[in-house]
Amino acid sequence: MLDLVGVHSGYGQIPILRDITLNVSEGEFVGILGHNGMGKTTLLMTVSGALPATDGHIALNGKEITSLPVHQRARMGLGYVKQGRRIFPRLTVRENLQAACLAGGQPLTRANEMLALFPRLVPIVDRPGGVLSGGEQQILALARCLCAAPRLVMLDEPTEGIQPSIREEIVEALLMLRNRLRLTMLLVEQNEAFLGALCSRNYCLEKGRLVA
Ligand SMILES: Nc1ncnc2c1ncn2[C@@H]1O[C@H](COP(=O)(O)OP(=O)(O)OP(=O)(O)O)[C@@H](O)[C@H]1O
Repeated sequence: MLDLVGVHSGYGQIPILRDITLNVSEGEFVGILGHNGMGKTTLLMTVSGALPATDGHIALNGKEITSLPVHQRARMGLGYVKQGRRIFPRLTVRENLQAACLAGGQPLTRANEMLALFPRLVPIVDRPGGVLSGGEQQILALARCLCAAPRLVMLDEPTEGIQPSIREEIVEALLMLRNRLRLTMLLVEQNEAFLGALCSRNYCLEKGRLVA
């Protein structure tokens, strides 16, 4: 479903990713494990189109997307939950979801479908995003991404700053999505146990290179 071949990228003259080749098959959950600063976010930004690949090829469902802008990749089914969740702090949970439906060209009723999928959000649906706990924000960020009906979701460090009990809830939510929606996921994390609970395969990223 997602194929990277010999991808390089970086920031201006600073090379970060070197010769990244990886693939994620449809329905598969694949992890990228790496410590701080190894290039995990850079990798997801490059796949999303926020950062250009300086060499190599990226294909989604067999179609070359290497030069496509972010919004076209998103329209082709690529979802991206950024590190730090980035939810709108002044909008309520419902408004956050509705804004994502509009941005993704989906009917507003899809927000209700997301609430049915994530019951934890129901009692807090009228609360501003900015007052939610880290775990609630992460679940909202995931639900918000799904409003655009992606087929492949990239998650950047979903357990960052989240207590273990909520971490387990996020694992359950992701397993539920795999079973119910047959979603495909590319997860980047520092938490090996979290990836172990979810992913059929893990790659390890070290100093911008995949080492396993
Ligand atoms: N805008 C930028 N300009 C220049 N260098 C950057 C920029 N953003 C990140 N870097 C550098 O790129 C390297 C990889 O950063 P990246 O954020 O991809 O790592 P990461 O594995 O996601 O780390 P973390 O787990 O801390 O989020 C780091 O050395 C970082 O300092």
